[in-house]
Amino acid sequence: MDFSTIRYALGTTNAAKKAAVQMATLAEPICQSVPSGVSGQPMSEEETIAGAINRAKTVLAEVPHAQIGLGLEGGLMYDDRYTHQWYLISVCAAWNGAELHVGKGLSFPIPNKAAERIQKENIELSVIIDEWSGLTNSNHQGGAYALLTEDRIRRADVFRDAVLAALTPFFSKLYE
Ligand SMILES: O=P(O)(O)OP(=O)(O)OP(=O)(O)OC[C@H]1O[C@@H](n2cnc3c(O)ncnc32)[C@H](O)[C@@H]1O
Repeated sequence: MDFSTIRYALGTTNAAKKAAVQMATLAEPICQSVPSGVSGQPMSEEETIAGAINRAKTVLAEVPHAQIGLGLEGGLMYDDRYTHQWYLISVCAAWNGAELHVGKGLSFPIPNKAAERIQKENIELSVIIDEWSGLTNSNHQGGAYALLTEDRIRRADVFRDAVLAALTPFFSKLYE
């Protein structure tokens, strides 16, 4: 499979997300910021997926010379069944105007106190990760994943896997 032959439009200019698409496809995406249509801080898997899909569809409509629109969305979800724990999830939606696929990257537990502050203070995760790490714009860099794993996993790595998962059905004959 050669992912690099396609022109991609990516619905953000976020550096970590752009790097993820570059790593996954070996192509240079056309980056354009578009609204996610969901809250700035999605608090469920459903909302996170919806944001990714909205971005993918909007950016393909706005960049008509692209062939696939990519929407990358980060969000939080709570597992109220087994672990009573909040998780950070990273989702990619891919849309070619006819077919939609969604890939989900690593889901990673985040300290519940972060999610509690997000709700109580009405702030976004990046504010807390910036505060804890001493960085600015941590969400354009290694992100929460890098802080929590002491740089073993970075945000771009997680989105790279989500992008590969969303794109593979377009390229592999095994899905026909
Ligand atoms: O520029 P865009 O593409 O909007 O990217 P974003 O990082 O601001 O926005 P997302 O919609 O992907 O994520 C929702 C919120 O969660 C934050 N977030 C998600 N993953 C994060 C991470 O790994 N580290 C820090 N903040 C993160 C993010 O900064 C937002 O405030």
